[in-house]
Parts: sequence; structure tokens; C-alpha cells
Amino acid sequence: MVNVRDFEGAAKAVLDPVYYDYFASGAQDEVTVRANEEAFRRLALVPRVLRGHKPPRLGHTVLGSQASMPIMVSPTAFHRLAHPEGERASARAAAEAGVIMIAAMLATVAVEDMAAEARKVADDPALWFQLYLQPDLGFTEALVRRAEAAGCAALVVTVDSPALGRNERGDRNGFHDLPPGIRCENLREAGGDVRSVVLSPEISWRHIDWLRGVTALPIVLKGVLHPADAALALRHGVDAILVSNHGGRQLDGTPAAVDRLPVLADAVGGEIPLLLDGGIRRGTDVVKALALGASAAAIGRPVLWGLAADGEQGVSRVLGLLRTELLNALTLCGCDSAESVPRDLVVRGAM
Ligand SMILES: Cc1cc2nc3c(=O)[nH]c(=O)nc-3n(C[C@H](O)[C@H](O)[C@H](O)COP(=O)(O)O)c2cc1C
Ligand SMILES: O=C(O)C(=O)c1ccccc1
Repeated sequence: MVNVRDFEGAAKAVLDPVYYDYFASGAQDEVTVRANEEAFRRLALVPRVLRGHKPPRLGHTVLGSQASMPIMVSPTAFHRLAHPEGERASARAAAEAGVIMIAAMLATVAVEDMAAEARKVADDPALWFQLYLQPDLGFTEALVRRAEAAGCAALVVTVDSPALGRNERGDRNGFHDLPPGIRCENLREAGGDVRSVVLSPEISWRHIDWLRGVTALPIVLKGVLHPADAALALRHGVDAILVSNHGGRQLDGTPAAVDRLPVLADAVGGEIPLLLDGGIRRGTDVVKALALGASAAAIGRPVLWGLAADGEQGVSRVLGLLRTELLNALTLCGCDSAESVPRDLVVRGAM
């Protein structure tokens, strides 16, 4: 297996087709799922030459978390559907690679256990926690306290989910429940059932203000696509934005995430970092995201493919492949660090 795509094939070969569909699918016609990857293909790289510097440095820091490269692990639910070890294995692989991992609220391993696994392989692993704000603020606050106590360094609030997207592959497959023995371990006080999670259109900026008041952790909004919302995020004291359309799993027909970077970069004017996920499959994709204004790019499905194919080793391989590709791409582009990728490296519509 020589690239991330090979891991998708390997995952498909070993996974129960119902679970493969759960991981691969998006909302309705999956227009946005495809758009995320296609958008990278439409962006071209224009390298600089004869730069005469050392091999590019990949290390960077976001919101105080140090990472060995600007590739992060986006939160994805239910890792134990991919591999019996589930998030234990992914947490170790991410920590070993020195990348920031965002633990999903709907993980099938408790956040405390993920943190413990990460600490087995790294002194100071960077673990963040993803949250669906619940109308029951007491329940939400208890989760925040657990994430804080587990050592999570930031809260990532998913804001693109005032309802669950319509997943038709899931409907056809009749996939609505986790199998016996697998449950949402961060929800065990509520019985561990994913159906106890409320995705509500009543969640608003007032809830972000409330969260700002109950925790000192940095707050990242995940799923902002409109520049007016980015401007509101600044006003509400948000610390970073993860530009995302949820891998095309929420509102089908949203634009490719990477295509929103320029307008969102204008809206935040450098005041807070932008992160990006959706369709990152190559080191060159990461370079394009960095050029267009992201501080880091995150991967969702590739981690699940690695995990399904070969557990911790598979996730390590996926992260290792992307690291090698990123280093190679930055070198070929004439960049000396991941933190200084110039805007004019990318042109649109040239392919
Ligand atoms: C199987 C699966 C489960 C996901 N679960 C969550 C989740 O629980 N919370 C969340 O904020 N995003 C979730 N996402 C979205 C990812 O965080 C991320 O935005 C998306 O996967 C990025 O696109 P990519 O898969 O093309 O890299 C999920 C995505 C997938 C594929
Ligand atoms: O599958 C997802 O993308 C996701 O975020 C989710 C949300 C609620 C229940 C299960 C999964």
C-alpha cells in the first residue's frame, strides 16, 4: 500500500459492507462528498525554484498544542466499528505521530481511556474534544468537565448539525444502531445509546457564550462555511474555526470546504486560526489548504481506513504516508516550512 487511497481499498475489502457504507457515505446524493475531493483537483500548484534552503520544517503549534506536522485527526464516531480496539488504537497512532487528535463525543472508547492510551506513547499528547452542544446544559457541562479532567486541550463544537443529515445508504442498509457490545462511552451516564444525543436547531450563539463562561479551554467552531458566521465567531470570543462541511454528511449541496477558505480567511483577517477538513487525501492537498489560509488540515475517513485495514499500524501508516507526501510536496514547491506557504502558490481553474 503506497498511498491513502490504497488504504481505502484495503478497508473496503475487510469491513462489513454496512459499516463501510457508514464511513464512506454522505448525505443524500453525496454531491458534497465528491466536491470536497474534486475541488483539490481543480487547484493547481505553481512552485518556486532555486530557493536554496534546508528541507522544509513541518512542526507547528495551534492554540498552544504542539504538533509534528500540520495534519490533524478530525473527530469521527464509532471507531470500534472499524477495529475492535477502536479509538484506543487511533489515539496511540496519533500520539505516536505527534499529531493533534480530536476525540469524538460519539467515540466508542471513553475520552479518559483515549488520553491514557495516548500517554503510553507520548509524554504530552495533543488531544482535543469534539462536542455536540446539548440542550441539557447540565449534561453538556459534565462532558466538558470530563474532557478537561482527561487533559483535552481544546473543545471543538460542531455547529453544522442542527439536525442529522439524511444518510440514504444508512437507510437502505437499515443501519440505525450500534451492535451489541459497542456503545458511546462518553455517554455512559445516559446509557451509552447514540439516540440519547440531541441535535437541535435551538442551539445558538447564546450556547457558545454559555460555554465560554464555563470553561477556560480554547473553543473551536467546526462546520462554519459562511463569512458572516466567521465574523460572529470573532465577536463571541471563539478561538479558531474548523472550516468543514462534515465530509459531506450534513447538508448536501454545500460547497467544497477548501473553496471556502479564501472568503473565510478574509472574514477573520488573521485574528484566529482557520483549520480545514474534507477531502484531504494527499500531501499536495495539505499544501493547497495551507496556501489558501489554513493553519492545518485534518483528515476524517483516511484514519478510519487505516484503522480498518490494520488497527494502530494502519493509522500510523496513513499518517506516515501523508507526512512523507507533505514533506515532498513542500520541497517540490520551494517552501522552507509548513508555516510559510505563500498564497500565490495556488492558482484556480488552471486544470
Ligand atoms: C464516519 C464518520 C463519522 C463522523 N462523525 C463525526 C462526529 O461524530 N462529529 C463531528 O463533528 N464530525 C464527524 N464527522 C466529520 C469529520 O469530523 C470530518 O469533518 C470529515 O470526515 C472530513 O472529511 P474527510 O472524511 O473527507 O476527511 C464524521 C465523518 C465520518 C466519515
Ligand atoms: O456520522 C456522523 O457524521 C455524525 O457526526 C453522527 C452524528 C450523530 C449520530 C451519529 C453520527
